[in-house]
Amino acid sequence: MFQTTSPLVLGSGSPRRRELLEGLGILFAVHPAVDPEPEFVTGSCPEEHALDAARRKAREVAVAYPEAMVLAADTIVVVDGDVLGKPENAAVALEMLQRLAGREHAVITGCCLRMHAKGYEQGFAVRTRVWMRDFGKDVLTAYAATGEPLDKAGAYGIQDRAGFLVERIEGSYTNVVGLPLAETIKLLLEQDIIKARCHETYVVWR
Ligand SMILES: Cc1cn([C@H]2C[C@H](O)[C@@H](COP(=O)(O)OP(=O)(O)OP(=O)(O)O)O2)c(=O)[nH]c1=O
Repeated sequence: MFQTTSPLVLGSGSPRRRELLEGLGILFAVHPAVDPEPEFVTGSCPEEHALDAARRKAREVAVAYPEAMVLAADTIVVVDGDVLGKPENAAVALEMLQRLAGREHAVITGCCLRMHAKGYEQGFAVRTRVWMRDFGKDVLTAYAATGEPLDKAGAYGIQDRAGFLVERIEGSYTNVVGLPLAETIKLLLEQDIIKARCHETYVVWR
């Protein structure tokens, strides 16, 4: 339903971000940033932190594609002023999940769109409130053992098996998955990187 009208690079290795954009028919190259993400400084603003991390990714990748628009993002889970990143193993995943169970936390995604040659850069951060049910240690241990938490901030993926853990959310669902689509698509349209396309061409493989 969209068509890419100007070169776009997704500066992210996240399969979720790729799938969210691909699902809308948007074409882009993928070039993940490799520089280490900044450490969260306790007491600092989580939105600023996520935005800063997204900016760094976008700036790193934009140098390699100076004429293209680069989109990068960073998703963090915030509870009691602490930021939960990706767990190193199942034991750490279980600890994170136990911390989130039975209460509210926030998922914040910072996004940055940058074109090096034009010196263009625009960023924003989106917050979603998430309430997780407490299913107890056995259930959380079983989920941690699936391996799914390992590449996800806060040790869960709302879009996969962990969907049942989430009682409700307030705010953007795609923001939790890793890319707030309403805000991202608005910016891509404004910058003439994509445009709406009424007539889809369907290819049927037999
Ligand atoms: C909370 C949550 C996070 N996540 C994922 C989204 C992100 O991929 C990941 C957070 O890590 P990020 O550092 O934001 O992204 P990434 O390392 O996967 O990719 P890159 O740095 O190359 O852009 O957690 C989910 O898939 N589902 C969820 O419900």
